[in-house]
Amino acid sequence: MHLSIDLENYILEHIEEEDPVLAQLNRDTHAKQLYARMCSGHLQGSILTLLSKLVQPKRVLELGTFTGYSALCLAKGLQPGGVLHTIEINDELEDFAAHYFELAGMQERIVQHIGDAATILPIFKEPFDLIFMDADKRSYPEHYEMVIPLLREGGILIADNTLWDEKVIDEEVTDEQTAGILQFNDLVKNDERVETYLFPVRDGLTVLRKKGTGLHSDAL
Ligand SMILES: C[S@@+](CC[C@H](N)C(=O)[O-])C[C@H]1O[C@@H](n2cnc3c(N)ncnc32)[C@H](O)[C@@H]1O
Repeated sequence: MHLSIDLENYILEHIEEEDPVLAQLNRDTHAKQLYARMCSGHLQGSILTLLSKLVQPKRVLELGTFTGYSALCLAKGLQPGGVLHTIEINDELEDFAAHYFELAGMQERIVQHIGDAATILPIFKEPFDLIFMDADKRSYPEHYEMVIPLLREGGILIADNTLWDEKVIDEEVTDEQTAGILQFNDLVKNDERVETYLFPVRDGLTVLRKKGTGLHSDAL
């Protein structure tokens, strides 16, 4: 969602400071990569870190590494011995992200997979506590159906860009990426397996919980 620069600066002044390695990664991404605005950045990255620290995951899965900013934010909440798997289709980004995982001392805890998420996902057999979906938008419905069985009961799935530059409410927009987001938003809303909220943060952040844990009651 569009925030004025003043409001964005006010928020930035009132949240945790950006980690120096993340700040360097953000700058380097903007200096050297095309489509640098895909990088989560500090405003959204802080939310990912906070959610991850609340979940305290042992296993995290990310679809769409790009330069590694969100992976590092999510990895901050890992339990000791925990691991984050991140999938990226563009092999030219592998070394760039790996360099920052090493600078952050996270190289042992972040496992990079290069390839199409739909091809790689079947290798995972153990459940994840936290999943972040941020790969290509037209594949969101397919990716969702593939990852939801991998999310443990009570686990959290976060999906980025679910307001898609406000195109979700523009009836004249008919491209495949918007169609993917619209289908995903309807899918999760009607999926009995999960409870969902769509936060108007940045480009829209869906946060959903898979029902069924004994810890919390799903019935009133
Ligand atoms: C929005 S960017 C990810 C940004 C990153 N998560 C962050 O917040 O800093 C999306 C990334 O997904 C990758 N991608 C697109 N389609 C993919 C697919 N089918 N499988 C794996 N990665 C994909 C793109 O190459 C791109 O780097």
